Amino acid sequence: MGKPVVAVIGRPNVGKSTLFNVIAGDSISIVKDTPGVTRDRIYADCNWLDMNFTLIDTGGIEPESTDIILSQMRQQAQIAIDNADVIIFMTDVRQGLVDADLKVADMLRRSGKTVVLAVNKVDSIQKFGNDVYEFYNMGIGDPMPISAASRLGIGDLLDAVCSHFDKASASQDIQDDRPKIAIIGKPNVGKSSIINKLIGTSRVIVSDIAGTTRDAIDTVIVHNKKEYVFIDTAGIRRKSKIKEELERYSIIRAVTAVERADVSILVIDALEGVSEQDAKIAGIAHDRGKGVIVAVNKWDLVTKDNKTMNEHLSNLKRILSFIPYAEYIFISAVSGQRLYKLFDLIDMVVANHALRIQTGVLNEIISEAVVLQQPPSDKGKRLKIFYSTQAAVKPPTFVVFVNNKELMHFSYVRYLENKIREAFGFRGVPIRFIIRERQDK
Ligand SMILES: Nc1nc2c(ncn2[C@@H]2O[C@H](COP(=O)(O)OP(=O)(O)OP(=O)(O)O)[C@@H](O)[C@H]2O)c(=O)[nH]1
Ligand SMILES: Nc1nc2c(ncn2[C@@H]2O[C@H](COP(=O)(O)OP(=O)(O)OP(=O)(O)O)[C@@H](O)[C@H]2O)c(=O)[nH]1
Repeated sequence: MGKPVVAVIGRPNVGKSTLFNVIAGDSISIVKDTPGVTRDRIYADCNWLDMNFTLIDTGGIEPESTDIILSQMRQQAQIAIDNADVIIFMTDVRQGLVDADLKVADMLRRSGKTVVLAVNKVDSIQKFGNDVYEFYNMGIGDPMPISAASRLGIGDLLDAVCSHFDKASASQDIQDDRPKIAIIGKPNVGKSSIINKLIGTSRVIVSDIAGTTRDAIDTVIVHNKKEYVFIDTAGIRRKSKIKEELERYSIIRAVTAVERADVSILVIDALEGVSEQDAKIAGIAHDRGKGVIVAVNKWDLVTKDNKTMNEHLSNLKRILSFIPYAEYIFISAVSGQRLYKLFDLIDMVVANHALRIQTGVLNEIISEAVVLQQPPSDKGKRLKIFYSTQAAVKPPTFVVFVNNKELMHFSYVRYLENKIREAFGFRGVPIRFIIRERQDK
């Protein structure tokens, strides 16, 4: 099951960015070599002690008038309720407790979500300690005094946050081998239409895994007597009016939904082609080692001749060149064209994601590859590959033991990857390599 998701919410200027940076440290970036993925502060992969979690920032609030702040805070809180396992509600001891905090606290209480209440800017307990008590009035538990700027109380805060993870993951421990699919993509590409069309003609059953709140927003669709779990489909249907917010929301959704999925279906609008936002979202699935299917939707709107599909395909592949393994399908949610082929693709990609290659066969393929193309050398020293083994699935991860790591070029890893793909396929899924050094024998 996926990593827990923690969301930070709170009024403007309470110190959310500061806290985010303290917790996330340098890990705010998405993988650096993924083009089109900029460093922005929407989410970060974090860890505390031996716990890994995803921290999300539900977005800034424009401090215009109190009315607007309240409605934006509600929206922020709703995003957190929909997506997070634990919410850090941040307040500011110097601004004190304000009405909007109380209203949002009510909303959180009703949602039943786990909330950790942080009171920031308590730079000195002596000076501000007493002012913290008033935050008990929010009725969402013990306020924890912190100072994000001087890094005080952060450990206790994270301990409190992580103490809630066990319960969440324990209830998810139930063995569930149904394929899990996240439908992701920027606003308006047709995500809801696809899910609605699939729901409309298939049998839908209510998720039978009790426990986590997020299961309630998954949709189980039965196709050919087999169950498929479409993750976080409620998030798809949620609409917002503000464009920036929509885009931010589609990233937050992608990060949280992809985390729990085996395969992501990246939906692209056939008429618009691939935008930077699409590439960003694709990067999220790639980053997390999930299978990727690119579904080019609204294919009914494209005027076509017999070359059109290939032209589109090569264009898309060029722009999404950092996920060369992705599978493509051209569909229409409106006419239903090829929509059922999606299930075959999902089956294939899910199987590949969990595919395990026997060590003997793997080493044969690598030895052959080494014979066909000599490994690189540097200053008279040549790379030697001793042995390889598949260490993990989901995604398939190969450990390659070599004499000297420095000699293993990126391009040679790519070459080995291609050879492995030629032999075993792995269509639709990323492959990872871990290069290890071992003394020559
Ligand atoms: N004294 C004090 N100031 C702090 C602390 N944490 C943050 N600040 C200051 O509070 C101000 C707001 O901090 P940000 O982290 O930008 O707050 P934010 O909640 O992200 O604000 P928005 O982006 O407007 O939502 C900055 O000037 C910070 O330096 C703290 O622990 N103590
Ligand atoms: N012609 C055509 N229109 C489509 C197709 N799929 C979706 N649309 C239309 O595109 C618009 C957006 O579709 P939605 O399903 O709401 O898109 P979405 O990706 O869920 O949008 P957000 O909820 O904003 O993220 C709607 O007007 C749909 O009717 C398609 O295959 N063909």
